[in-house]
Amino acid sequence: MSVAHVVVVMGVSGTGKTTVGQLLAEALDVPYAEGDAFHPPENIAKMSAGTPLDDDDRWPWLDAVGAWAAGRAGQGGVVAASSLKRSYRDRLRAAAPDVVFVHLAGDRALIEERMAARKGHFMPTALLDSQFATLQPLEDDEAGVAVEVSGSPEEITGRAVEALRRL
Ligand SMILES: Nc1ncnc2c1ncn2[C@@H]1O[C@H](COP(=O)(O)OP(=O)(O)O)[C@@H](O)[C@H]1O
Ligand SMILES: O=C(O)[C@H](O)[C@@H](O)[C@H](O)[C@H](O)COP(=O)(O)O
Repeated sequence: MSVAHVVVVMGVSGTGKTTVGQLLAEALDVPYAEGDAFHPPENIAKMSAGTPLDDDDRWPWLDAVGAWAAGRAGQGGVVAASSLKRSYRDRLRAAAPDVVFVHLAGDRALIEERMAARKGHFMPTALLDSQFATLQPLEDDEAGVAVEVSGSPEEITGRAVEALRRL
């Protein structure tokens, strides 16, 4: 992969997308965008109230993420966006064909522990079951890599950089 590609850091809530996404953007020297900032306020209200989003809630959000990625085409960027289903990633690729995905994947107990320790975030830990139930990992024909989330953010970022280099 060249740094001109846009990297979408995907995975369930609490898996480290924001933390690793920011470090990855620094390592690649490209801009970072926070996917949560693209949610319409109704989506944030819904998740805050403990109700999972459905597909119709997610399309406008994915279109906003896709528009950002399309705007960075040829220049590179990193955006953190859960992109849980294949159809969501297809939607992003339709907007920005050269995106590559980094799936931050890990043990549910570890992710729940990190999510529970996180302060000042709207997403309730109770939604983690639905996040895992919705998750469809990358398929063989999708440009991207899976990276394991044990260890420090710096270690995970290093793994992601290495895996992307081999793409
Ligand atoms: N490798 C890590 N080791 C320990 N804590 C982490 C690690 N990565 C993320 N965290 C913490 O776990 C919580 C969830 O991480 P975050 O980046 O917000 O995940 P996401 O964006 O996927 O929801 C945050 O409080 C973050 O500081
Ligand atoms: O599609 C979704 O259900 C949301 O995008 C969700 O996956 C995301 O995780 C939340 O926006 C919480 O944000 P964090 O992932 O940063 O916890």
